[in-house]
Amino acid sequence: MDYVVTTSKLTKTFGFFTAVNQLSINIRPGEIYGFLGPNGSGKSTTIRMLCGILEPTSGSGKVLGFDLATEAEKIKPHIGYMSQKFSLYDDLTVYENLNFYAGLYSVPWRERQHRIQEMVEMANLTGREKELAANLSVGWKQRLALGCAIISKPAILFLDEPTSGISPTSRKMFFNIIQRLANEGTTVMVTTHFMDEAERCSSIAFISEGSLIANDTPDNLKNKVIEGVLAELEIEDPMGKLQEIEQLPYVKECSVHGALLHVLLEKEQNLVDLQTYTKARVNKITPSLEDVFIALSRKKRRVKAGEQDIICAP
Ligand SMILES: Nc1ncnc2c1ncn2[C@@H]1O[C@H](COP(=O)(O)OP(=O)(O)OP(=O)(O)O)[C@@H](O)[C@H]1O
Repeated sequence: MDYVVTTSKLTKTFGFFTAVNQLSINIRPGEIYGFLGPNGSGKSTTIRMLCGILEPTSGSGKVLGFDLATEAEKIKPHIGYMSQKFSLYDDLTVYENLNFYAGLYSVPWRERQHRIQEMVEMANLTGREKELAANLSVGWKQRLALGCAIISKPAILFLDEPTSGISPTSRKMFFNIIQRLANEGTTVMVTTHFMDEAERCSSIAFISEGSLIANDTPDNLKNKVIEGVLAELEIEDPMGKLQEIEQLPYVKECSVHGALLHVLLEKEQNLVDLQTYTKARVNKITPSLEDVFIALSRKKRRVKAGEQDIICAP
């Protein structure tokens, strides 16, 4: 298998602080690779190393066959990168922004108008080409920024929390575009805090404190990470009852999900035990990625992660 991205024990330290710790990952062509983890866990630092912007401290890695340590400059022309603070020029129009990035990425003259037109259509900005970027809402700006990032048809696209701060409708629209790009062959690595987006990824890597702690498909993660029977408890004042429920001998974990509690039980029989104890409605449920995320975060806090703790695809 020729991986588009491959890293082995990739590490980045800032002084005495290790931001990315011996990270080994592989990304297949055409994948949407979700990169998840709590704030400050090292996602952006990893992406910046993969884009050739930041030099690794140790370990190794290749993007599109180019070595991160020795060929970083060769990586840049082949990738698209959109950071949280995407760089649009507010005083340029939609068209001018796209034209500027087409020039920056050396899109050949004869293809340029056609590519700009394609990006305008992709971003749903037809008719607004002459509008200043400053006047666009955040959702439109973000789609324009995506257009700028992919105007050169990069083989791989790195998206660092592209959908933070935009409406659910715009988020959905944005992810539909990402899915279309992946279907057409672009490899996408995306960081997100939204579980509905993570659900649409073909693979997920979960990192915490710079270390990889899980890497698999969303379905496999749900099956492997959640050990026990997950139940939804419809109880009054879920926040107030959390600690009491957590201390029941057959309860492994408990967390608040809106107006409900999600309770991880030892075994099937405990559904009745919980119902008898609380006198509330107990429903057995299939774990969501949010449950997986919570379970992984707790696991990381409990166990000092070593190789044996990584939950990975075989
Ligand atoms: N240039 C730097 N110098 C020192 N520390 C840094 C530098 N860049 C990042 N860090 C630290 O490295 C850690 C990882 O940061 P990073 O931005 O990679 O996390 P993240 O997972 O992307 O977080 P978020 O989800 O909040 O964007 C943080 O503690 C951050 O403060």
